[in-house]
Amino acid sequence: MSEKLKVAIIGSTGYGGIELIRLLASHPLVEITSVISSSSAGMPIAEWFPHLTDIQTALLDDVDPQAIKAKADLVFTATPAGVAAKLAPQLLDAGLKVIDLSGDYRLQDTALYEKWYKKTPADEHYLKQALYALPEINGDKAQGASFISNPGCFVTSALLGLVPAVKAGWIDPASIIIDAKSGVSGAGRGASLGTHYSELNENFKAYKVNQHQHVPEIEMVLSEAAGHEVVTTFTPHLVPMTRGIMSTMYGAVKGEHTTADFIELYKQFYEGRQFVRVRKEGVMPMTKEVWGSNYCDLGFNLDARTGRITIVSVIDNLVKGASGQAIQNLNLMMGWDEGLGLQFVPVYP
Ligand SMILES: NC(=O)C1=CN([C@@H]2O[C@H](COP(=O)(O)OP(=O)(O)OC[C@H]3O[C@@H](n4cnc5c(N)ncnc54)[C@H](OP(=O)(O)O)[C@@H]3O)[C@@H](O)[C@H]2O)C=CC1
Ligand SMILES: CC(=O)N[C@@H](CCC(=O)OP(=O)(O)O)C(=O)O
Repeated sequence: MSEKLKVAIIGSTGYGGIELIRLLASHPLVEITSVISSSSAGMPIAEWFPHLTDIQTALLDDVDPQAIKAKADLVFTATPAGVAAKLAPQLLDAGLKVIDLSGDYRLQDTALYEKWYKKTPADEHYLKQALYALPEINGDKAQGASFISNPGCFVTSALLGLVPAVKAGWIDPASIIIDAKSGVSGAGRGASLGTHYSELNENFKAYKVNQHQHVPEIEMVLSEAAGHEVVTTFTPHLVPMTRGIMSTMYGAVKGEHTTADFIELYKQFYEGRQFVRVRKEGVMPMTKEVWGSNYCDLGFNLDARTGRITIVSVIDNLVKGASGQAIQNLNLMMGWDEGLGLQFVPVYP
């Protein structure tokens, strides 16, 4: 059997990082050779996460690009916004391949990044090297890439639900409204006032209305699909659940189509792809139906009275929205089957 690909994870003590460890533990062609922490180097990771006892036994390493290169060929950066902007150039210069889970390399326009993320953008020289890869939309470009920027979680759920209809010209892009809800693990592991139990439990709130950092990323891909500039309304909400995103999307239909036509259009668009499932007419997907898995499930209903289509898209934010999709991108990058290490059934109920 060929030697396994050696990978390292920076940000391994965060939610995206521990999810990478969970998923890669059963990947047949990958071995995690370094788990890295900027704050707890020297400690065994199971000290913080006993569920990883006997699964990831390595001690946490420091963030040192040369030392990482000595142990690994590829590194995942599962770090807060702004960190990879500074760190990825050092990792690339050390000869490592990089898959970044943050938003730092998704927008090629540095002014746009500064405006929406309110952080210093990455150096344009390195930004140009990054391939933004949403596997079902442009994953064909990933093979052989050495630097991949993984899409945002809300973005993934919204775009997989919208791109086929926008590309086909079946909905008016200017009419699109994206109403999205996320479980709290989307906010990462760090404690904050807005995400602690008594603030969140039995509560439901909209946040960053018209100011969310995923707006320009959604618009970037929708504009490409439409062939002209698209602006859109996106409202994220926080739901008192741990995992899951549901994006409910509305658009004015162009031309004579039925719900069945939309279902057929999407089935054809995603034919041969393993991780997008289209529900039959009359059935809408629920977040539990993708929980813990790399699936994105879609449902459709066209209201003949209003001429609007309702599209419901669900993902697990930590899997298809982050770490699972990063592994899917790794598979495509390496020229492997995109489903390697990701073929498990959602946890239900
Ligand atoms: N949670 C989600 O559903 C999704 C997250 N993302 C993105 O993925 C990235 C990681 O998210 P998530 O895991 O949730 O975040 P967390 O806050 O849970 O974890 C981030 C980790 O980054 C490490 N870190 C912090 N600062 C530095 C630094 N200067 N250098 C190196 N490491 C650092 C920390 O670990 P330590 O102190 O041990 O170094 C921390 O555990 C973020 O950019 C996020 O936006 C994208 C899609 C979905
Ligand atoms: C619930 C929650 O707070 N979710 C996060 C998800 C963002 C994210 O992880 O994406 P980036 O990589 O683009 O920062 C948020 O809304 O900011």
